[in-house]
Amino acid sequence: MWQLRGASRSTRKREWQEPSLHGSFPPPACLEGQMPTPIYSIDEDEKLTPSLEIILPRDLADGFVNNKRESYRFKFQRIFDQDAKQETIFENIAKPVAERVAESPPQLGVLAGYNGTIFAYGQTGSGKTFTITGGAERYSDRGIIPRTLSYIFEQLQKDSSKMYTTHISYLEIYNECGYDLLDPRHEASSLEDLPKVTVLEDPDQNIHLKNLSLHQATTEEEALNLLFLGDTNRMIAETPMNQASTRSHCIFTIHLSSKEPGSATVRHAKLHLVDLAGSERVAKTGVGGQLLTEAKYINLSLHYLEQVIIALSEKHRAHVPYRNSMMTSVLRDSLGGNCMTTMVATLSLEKRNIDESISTCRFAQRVALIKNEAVLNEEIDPKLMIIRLQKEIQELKDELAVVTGEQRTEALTEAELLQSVFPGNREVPQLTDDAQDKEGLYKLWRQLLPPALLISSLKATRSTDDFFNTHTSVAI
Ligand SMILES: Nc1ncnc2c1ncn2[C@@H]1O[C@H](COP(=O)(O)OP(=O)(O)OP(=O)(O)O)[C@@H](O)[C@H]1O
Repeated sequence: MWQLRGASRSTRKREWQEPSLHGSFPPPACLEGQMPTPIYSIDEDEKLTPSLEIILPRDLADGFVNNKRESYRFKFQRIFDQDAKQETIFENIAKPVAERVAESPPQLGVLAGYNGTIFAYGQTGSGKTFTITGGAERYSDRGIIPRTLSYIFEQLQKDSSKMYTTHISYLEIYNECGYDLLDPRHEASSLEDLPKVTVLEDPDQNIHLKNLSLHQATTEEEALNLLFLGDTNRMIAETPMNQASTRSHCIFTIHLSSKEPGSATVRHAKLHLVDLAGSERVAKTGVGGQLLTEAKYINLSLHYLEQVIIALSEKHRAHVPYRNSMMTSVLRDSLGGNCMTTMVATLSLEKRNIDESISTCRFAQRVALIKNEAVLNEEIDPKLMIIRLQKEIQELKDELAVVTGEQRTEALTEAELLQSVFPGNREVPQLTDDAQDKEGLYKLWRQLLPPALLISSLKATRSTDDFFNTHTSVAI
């Protein structure tokens, strides 16, 4: 299959490695009937940002007066032709996102505590699943997910200076409903009977996914087994464009936590590896029934994704419509947030797919305009903070007992606790009436404490706090 994979990346505060060009481009495919054949060429002179030129000769059948554009040029960070090896794709696309240490210029990878996302976008049958998951026939065909898992576990083994924990989640969004691909009930139950994954948003606009399970993986093998389990549960169907077309968006997430022994600071990073469902011109493929319903949902959610990308790429746009679809809600951080995001655009070079290929390239150009800001995700280990706060409470109780001569038995007030968290001259705010309820207290403390401290403080004082009980789902 003629195929091209282009990669564009959105960044801020980062300099990118000089992009390189991989492989040479094939000569134009043979003429089909009388229709003009598009010519794809890569500009090799533009070393810094290789560009792809698509020349679409005018079709005489459209008449002599024809103002249709003949040439399209798109710039990408990297361009790979259909002969590019999966190994090359991994080295150039996924490894920089996973990497711990960066050479020059610095790379801020998932292993170093930064969030990352790689998503494949393109029309149906253009090679997204092949790129993200890989082909089933040969070992060398394995794609970004298995190679990234292998690389991450290899790096973890090499680094004895930290303690690492790895968890996996695998989400499927099918017809705008979320499903846990690692739910063991998948095999025995029909899709309608499975619990749906729902999106929750906390006051800080962090997204949490209810009913999505997290599975610890201590070895590469365990992680791969989870990938295979999830893949067997994916919605796949034969369509006119692809014998095994993925009918859903799938997000495979590697959650990585690291901590130095004895330190209370924990780093959390997430790597989303996303295989989007492919856009499909239903008028062209002529699908009906279930396939048509699926195609409508797929096209609609890709339309919402486009709306988000357009809003993000326009400066001074106040509102970004993330909430329009589940996929954009879940990928909120990856699109214009705290994340290093790489998009892989997959194209089919067949003549009949030229319009879709041009629109995929246009979409990729817009994505490249988005500025993300990846920050180090560090927080204080809540368990250690609870222990520290409990110790402080006890010390304060003992001090009070010395001053008053009485052994204090009742719990400390919130104000006293705040004082224990902010010792010294820092002014302790008075708790107002609205702060007496949990939400008020939460807001007040939110202004004062970093998030991790806040969680541990609240948990330390209010063991049955409803707020946190309802937010124990997966933070995505
Ligand atoms: N680079 C490649 N080398 C060899 N075969 C490929 C390559 N890319 C795709 N294919 C093959 O082309 C077919 C379609 O690819 P794939 O299923 O990855 O497309 P897709 O974009 O994920 O489609 P859909 O959106 O319908 O799920 C598959 O049989 C796949 O193995």
